[in-house]
Amino acid sequence: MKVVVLTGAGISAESGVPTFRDADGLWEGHRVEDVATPEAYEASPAAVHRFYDARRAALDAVAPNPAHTALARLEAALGDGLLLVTQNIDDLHERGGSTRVHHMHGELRSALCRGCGGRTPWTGDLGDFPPCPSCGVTELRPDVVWFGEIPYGMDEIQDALAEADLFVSVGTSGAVYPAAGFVQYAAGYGARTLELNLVPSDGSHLFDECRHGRAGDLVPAWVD
Ligand SMILES: CC(C)NC(=O)[C@H](Cc1c[nH]c2ccccc12)NC(=O)[C@H](CCCC/N=C(/NCCC(=O)O)S[C@H]1O[C@H](COP(=O)(O)OP(=O)(O)OC[C@H]2O[C@@H](n3cnc4c(N)ncnc43)[C@H](O)[C@@H]2O)[C@@H](O)[C@H]1O)NC(=O)OCc1ccccc1
Repeated sequence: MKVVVLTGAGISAESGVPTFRDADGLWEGHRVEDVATPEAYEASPAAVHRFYDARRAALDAVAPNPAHTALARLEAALGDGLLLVTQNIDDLHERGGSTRVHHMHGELRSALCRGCGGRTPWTGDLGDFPPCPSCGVTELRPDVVWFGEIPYGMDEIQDALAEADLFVSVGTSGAVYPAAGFVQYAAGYGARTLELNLVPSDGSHLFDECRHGRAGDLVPAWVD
């Protein structure tokens, strides 16, 4: 059985990580263009670092929830038969026990050097422009994929979608591409498709089956 699971901000909502589009979502405070684009970084690296440094620091105060731990059990059961792809840049899947998590939009706890291209695990701030541990240049940026940038590992994802028997989407509004196009891609290769989300998403009509409710209830019920 080959399964691809895609997760979004909704799977971390019950852990206390704000989602993007919900009323008190992150974007409310900041216009997307102002914080999550290469142009914004060029214009004001300090402002962008403030945004990501705050989100990185907030990770210390949250913990995985039953949806994360259920997907770790699914990984144990399916082994290589599961590809877990997340749009989230938090580390709650790993802290929930998943060992193979494909962060297509990057990770908060990683820094990317614009000088040498090296990646470094990072837990503190980047706003004080620390030197890159490998090349010493003070050009470390958040290792996240901004709007207009190409997501990480699209080839591996597309290969897995093409071979999938089942595609499951958890806690995502289906508003951001290319992730929002995965359901059609997988269905095009014959996969069954299932949406687990609090409310109908922008792409609900594209799924064979939709179950609406909290991920903390729906995912364990589906996995176990
Ligand atoms: C706004 C949108 C229209 N714009 C885009 O999609 C753009 C442009 C674009 C490209 N193709 C298009 C086609 C059409 C239109 C536009 C485009 N896309 C890009 O720029 C992408 C790059 C996009 C990545 C940007 N970076 C992020 N994040 C990292 C940074 C950061 O985090 O700061 S995106 C970011 O926003 C998205 C937020 O969506 P969700 O995670 O779904 O969160 P949201 O709040 O919206 O929804 C939460 C859902 O959960 C539900 N929920 C809430 N609580 C619970 C609960 N308790 N249980 C269950 N569900 C729950 C809610 O009801 C809700 O439905 C995530 O992807 C997240 O990672 N790059 C690219 O296309 O490059 C070229 C390319 C592509 C392919 C191949 C080659 C080249």
